[in-house]
Amino acid sequence: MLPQARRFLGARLRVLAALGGWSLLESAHTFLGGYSVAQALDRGFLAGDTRTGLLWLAVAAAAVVVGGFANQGVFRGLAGLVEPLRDGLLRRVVSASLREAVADPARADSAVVSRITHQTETARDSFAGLVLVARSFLFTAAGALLGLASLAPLLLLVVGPPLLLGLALFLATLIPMAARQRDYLRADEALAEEYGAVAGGVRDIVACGAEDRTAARAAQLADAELGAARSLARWAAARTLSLGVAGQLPVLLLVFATPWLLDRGVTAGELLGALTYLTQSLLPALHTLMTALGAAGTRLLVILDRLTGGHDGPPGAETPGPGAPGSAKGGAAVPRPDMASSAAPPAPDAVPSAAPDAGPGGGPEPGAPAVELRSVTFAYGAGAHPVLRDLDLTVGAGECLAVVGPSGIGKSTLTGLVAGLLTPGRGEVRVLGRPARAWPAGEPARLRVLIPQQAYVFTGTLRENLLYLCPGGAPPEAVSASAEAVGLTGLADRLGGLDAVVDPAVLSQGERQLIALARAHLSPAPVVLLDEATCHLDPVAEERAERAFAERPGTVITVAHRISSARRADRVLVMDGAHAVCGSHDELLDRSGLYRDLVGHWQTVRV
Ligand SMILES: Nc1ncnc2c1ncn2[C@@H]1O[C@H](COP(=O)(O)OP(=O)(O)OP(=O)(O)O)[C@@H](O)[C@H]1O
Repeated sequence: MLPQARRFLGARLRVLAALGGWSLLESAHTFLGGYSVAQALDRGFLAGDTRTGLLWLAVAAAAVVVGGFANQGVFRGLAGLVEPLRDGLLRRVVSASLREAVADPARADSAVVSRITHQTETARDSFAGLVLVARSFLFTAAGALLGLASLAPLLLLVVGPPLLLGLALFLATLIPMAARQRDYLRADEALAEEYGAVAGGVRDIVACGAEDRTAARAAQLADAELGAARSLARWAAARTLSLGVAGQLPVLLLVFATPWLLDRGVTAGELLGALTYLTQSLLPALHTLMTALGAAGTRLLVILDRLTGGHDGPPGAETPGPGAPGSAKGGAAVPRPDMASSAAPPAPDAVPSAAPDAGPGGGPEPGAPAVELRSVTFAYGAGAHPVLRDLDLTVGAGECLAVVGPSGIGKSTLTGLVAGLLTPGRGEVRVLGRPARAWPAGEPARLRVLIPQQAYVFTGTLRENLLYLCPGGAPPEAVSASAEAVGLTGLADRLGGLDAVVDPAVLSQGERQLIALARAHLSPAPVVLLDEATCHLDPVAEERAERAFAERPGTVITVAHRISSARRADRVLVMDGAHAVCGSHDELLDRSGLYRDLVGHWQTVRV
């Protein structure tokens, strides 16, 4: 870090020289401030010469104007120092992040956002503040001490020791404060990275029932950041003590020592001049120095250390997040493996079957229907018209139910309720004998799979996509069998096999649906909900996929897109808003006018 700082400053000697020149002027302003007040009193007002007193006060006033002028110059010089620092840091961080991203595209480092925005800006501001106050303190202290010495050297004996003691105390707090600052930044980055992961993976989190776990993890990181901030604040309080010793104690000592100083020939004007130096120049300069060095200084050290890669690895190496989510083309987010393993379903052998209970308080109820709705009423808002009203439905284990009805009647809402994504306003939805929303976090994912119309495919190999709902893995034969069953093999061959990387952006909607269907087929969930999940497949491909699910052990509820789907199902649920009718295809042709209309429409358009 030091050689880099030397190089940086060495390349800007002219800027430094200009800053030094303006600062000398500031020093003269400090010197004149106390000195002219002392002269105004001793030679002017106390000696009965008001004109001289006023003249010296005019000198003090002129010194203030000179000080303001000098300040202006300092700010101009400062920009020439801090802007190149920020630009250099930004270049460095962006280059390093791009290099990492090109080398390992899967490892998206979302903490880089914090570095590019928050941290480089903080570094620039901290550096500017630091240069400003460190320089100001040095030149102000030089001017004030020179002034005290020229007024009466005895004054230095009273003011010097507490000043030095306070400065020493302050220096002792710098290292612990830097450590606390580092802790704080780490906590901040970890939190930023977690929020990035959560934002990119909201759909996965909800689909896997991992909301509680995700919220708990985010809360834990937020607490860690809070703890780090508190610890930093405690050290800031310790620093205030050193400010008291260095800044306030000299004033008190000066007041106490006044009789002693007067006995030794120090005049009233010199005492007032000394007080002016202390209260008008040294104390404010000390205060800003300590605030800046203690906060901005330590912050700058830590940030520079991190931005320039001087910490335990290159930027980003500390929080590698092997699966940090990256937004895949096509809008799908890649889930973090740790998130997936916690939230997605466990290994197939851990999947509850309909028979034995999985344990106290969890698992399906033996012999219970796969899905049961009891007088379910649901509306999308307190005053909204209910989409479902007093709906009763029982779907047995292993049954295949097709759901049909006009557009907007509530078919997707029904699948959302069964999946536990929606809560009924009245009534109850039970899956495998237990309330759909009452399963412990993570459980729903291993009980049911919901495939919506917009199939979800992420950048990764085809195999990773298929295994997404089997975090415990599945034998290669099972993966191939599911791919074959739903008719994915042709696409897999075209893509280069199951281990070929899939780019969702170049797949057709039907191809994406085939991948999602194979994933659901492979999943261990005993209840599968297909919400128009085959709508982009041609009729032959759709029939093949639906037959694959009919042969798969478990229950299937399909929101049907074509008459053929309804014909193949064991039963059909016709939704018409006021009441729903359930029965076989032939029964419904007799009993339901709406069903007859729908069948007639489907046959007319020949979809
Ligand atoms: N998130 C929501 N907020 C408010 N209203 C909603 C929401 N989702 C759906 N709806 C409304 O609820 C009703 C049922 O919608 P739903 O998507 O369940 O119907 P659908 O039968 O699946 O329709 P389609 O066949 O067109 O997909 C519609 O009137 C719809 O506008």
